Formats: sequence, C-alpha cells, structure tokens
Amino acid sequence: MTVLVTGGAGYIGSHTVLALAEAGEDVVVIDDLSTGFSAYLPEGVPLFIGDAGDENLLEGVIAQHNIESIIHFAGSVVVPDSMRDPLGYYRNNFTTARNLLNVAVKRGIGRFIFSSTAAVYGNPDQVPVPEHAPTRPLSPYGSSKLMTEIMLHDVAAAYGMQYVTLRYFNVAGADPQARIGLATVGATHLLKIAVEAATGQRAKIDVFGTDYPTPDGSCIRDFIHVTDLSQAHRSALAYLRNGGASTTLNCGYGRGYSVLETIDAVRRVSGRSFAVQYAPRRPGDIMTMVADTSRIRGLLDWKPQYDDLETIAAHALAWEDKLFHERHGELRHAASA
Ligand SMILES: NC(=O)c1ccc[n+]([C@@H]2O[C@H](COP(=O)([O-])OP(=O)(O)OC[C@H]3O[C@@H](n4cnc5c(N)ncnc54)[C@H](O)[C@@H]3O)[C@@H](O)[C@H]2O)c1
Ligand SMILES: O=c1ccn([C@@H]2O[C@H](COP(=O)(O)OP(=O)(O)O[C@H]3O[C@H](CO)[C@H](O)[C@H](O)[C@H]3O)[C@@H](O)[C@H]2O)c(=O)[nH]1
Repeated sequence: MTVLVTGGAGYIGSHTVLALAEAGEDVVVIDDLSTGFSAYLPEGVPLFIGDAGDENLLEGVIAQHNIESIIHFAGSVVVPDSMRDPLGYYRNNFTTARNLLNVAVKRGIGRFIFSSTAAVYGNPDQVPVPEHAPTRPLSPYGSSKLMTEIMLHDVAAAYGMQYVTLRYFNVAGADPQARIGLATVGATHLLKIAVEAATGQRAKIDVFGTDYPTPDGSCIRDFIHVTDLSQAHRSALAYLRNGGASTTLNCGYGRGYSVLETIDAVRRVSGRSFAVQYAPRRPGDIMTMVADTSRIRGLLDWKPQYDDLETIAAHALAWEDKLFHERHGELRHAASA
C-alpha cells in the first residue's frame, strides 16, 4: 500500500513526504523539479522526475508500485504569474489534475487528497471564512484551483472515489529541526521575505498597504506552520482510510495576525533589526483572510503543535540561516574553483 505524492519535492510536499515516511508509510514521488529539490526528499523515497500529468509516466509508476492513495501537490503557485500566463496556469493546475484523475480512475485508485487554497474565496463577506462561503477567486491561480475542486467533486461522484480537498491559508515556517524548508529563489511570501531581511539578504521589507480598515492598517492573515499542515495530510489520509466521506476543509489556525505584527515577530525572535518601509497596497490583495477551522477540527484527528506566530517565525529563521550559509558556502566554493 503506497501513497503517490505529486510535487513531493516542493515546499509543502517535502514536509508531507517526511511526515509520511517518519510514520512508516511507503511513499513514491513524481516531481518535475521545476521548483522542487530532490535533495529535500528523505533517503529511500523513490523519485520519478517528470510531469504529474504525463499519463504514460503515471501508468509506469502505478505498474511498479501498489498505489492506494494520491496526494496531489504539483502545480504552479505564484498569483501574479498566473495573471501574466493564465493558460500556463490552467494547463499546469487544471489539465495536469485532469490527466492524473483520468489515470487514477482507470487504475481504480480510490483516495485523493488535493492541495487547494484560500484564494478560491476571493474577498470574503465574512471572517473567519467557512468552507460554504461563496467562491469568487480573483486570479487565474485561484480559478484553476477552484475548477480542479469542481472536477474532483464530479469525478468522485461518477466513479466512487473519496477525496479531501484541503484549502490552505498562509503556509509558513519550516521543519522544526531545520532539515527542510522553503528554498524557492525569489519567493514572495511575507514570512520568507522577512527572514531574508533578518539574515541580511535584503536591505528592507516593504509593507504593502498601511491604510486598510484594520487595527494597525495592514492586512491580516492566518499563518499555518508547514509541519502542522503536513500532519493534516496524514490525518486526512487516515480519515479516508476509515471510510470518511469526501469533503473540503480549511487549513489554518483560525487566528489572524497583521503584516506589521508578523514582521515584528521576526524582529523579536531574530534579535536583528532591518528596515521596514511602508509601500502602496499590492493590487489584488485581500484585506483579511482567516479560516473558520471548526470543520477540520471536528472531522480530522488533527492536533496542531506549532500554533504560535513566534514559533513559526523562529523555525523559518533557523531554516533561512542554514540555507543562507549553505548557498553562501557553495558560492565561495564555486568562486575558488
Ligand atoms: N505555499 C502556500 O502558501 C500555498 C497556499 C495554498 C495552496 N498551495 C498549494 O500547495 C501546493 C504546493 O505548493 P508549494 O508551496 O509547496 O509550492 P512548490 O512550488 O514548492 O511545490 C510545487 C512542487 O510541484 C512540482 N511541480 C510543479 N508542476 C509540476 C508538474 N506538472 N509535474 C510534476 N511536478 C510539478 C514542483 O517542482 C514543486 O516541487 C500547490 O498546489 C499550491 O498551489 C500552496
Ligand atoms: O514583501 C511583502 C510580502 C507580502 N506582504 C503582504 O503580506 C500579506 C501576505 O502576502 P503573501 O504574499 O505572503 O501571501 P498571500 O496572502 O498573498 O497569498 C498566499 O496565501 C493565499 C491564501 O490566502 C494563497 O494560498 C496564495 O497562494 C499564497 O501565496 C499580504 O497582505 C501582502 O501584501 C507585504 O506587505 N510585503
């Protein structure tokens, strides 16, 4: 009984593969390494380098391994890029999932966990946002995820598949032992930028908008530690194996922190000062995005362990320090070669 993880060499995928491997699960990964890193997979986890929508590759992997469940992370994740290249995003997020589901149905793989996003809600009418809130994505990225959610629902209804769609809120932090973390060059996530500033890799951090009608004028987000999120995938898998009905679940802690509070947390845990510059609002930003978490807490046996902004910031910082020294060392090495 093996779990196929697509995009398992990426940020969230690699933390989930680690959690599964540590729990003794057999895992195989398909990843095209477009933004992932093979080095972040635990020893012994087979990696098939290729497209998760390549049906021949999928058939080959399934023929070699006894796949019982699929966790589908592979996709393109940068909202502004999706505005510039909508067709690329619909292909890599929607068409890839369509091909993967086609093979899953043909091969009778009956359990599917899908990485979706809070971006499907667009600007919410109510906060915290429940899963039944209207879905009005503001970007091709959000639309491509919502279309995949709808397709998965229809496929499950037609072929008797069980699925859990997980709508992640703002994923942050790194493995508490700093074995893996977010390594994408040019990542745009707030906490990543803040720890890059704290490690001296950036001269400053911009705060996009300080005139929102929030207590300190900056946007508010619900940050979830990537290790807690990886455990939510394990819990979702256990839920499906126990016969749980298909469902869609918000993944957050249900608590919001402002952009300024988040930057302050990085300053506190790092003990380092860096420049913070107030900048205009970033187009397309949602003001406040906080999850209603009652459904995930009620349905899954999931107990978050790192629901604390300073802990998330500290883990992100420890990983960034390690990454910076590794990359810096590599550069020195290359320069002297
Ligand atoms: N990071 C977040 O805050 C966030 C929030 C909501 C949802 N998500 C979703 O979670 C998933 C993982 O995101 P992440 O932050 O780990 O990003 P990531 O870029 O680190 O991971 C994506 C992985 O998928 C691989 N990949 C991309 N397209 C592929 C393809 N066609 N075939 C095979 N491999 C492919 C990449 O090489 C990478 O390893 C994505 O589906 C993303 O939309 C992420
Ligand atoms: O240098 C920065 C970077 C970000 N921000 C602000 O910080 C907040 C969070 O921004 P991120 O880019 O870190 O995250 P988003 O909330 O825009 O989006 C993230 O969370 C979404 C769900 O809410 C989607 O899942 C999406 O894929 C994922 O990138 C926003 O108000 C943004 O304007 C800054 O002020 N300065």
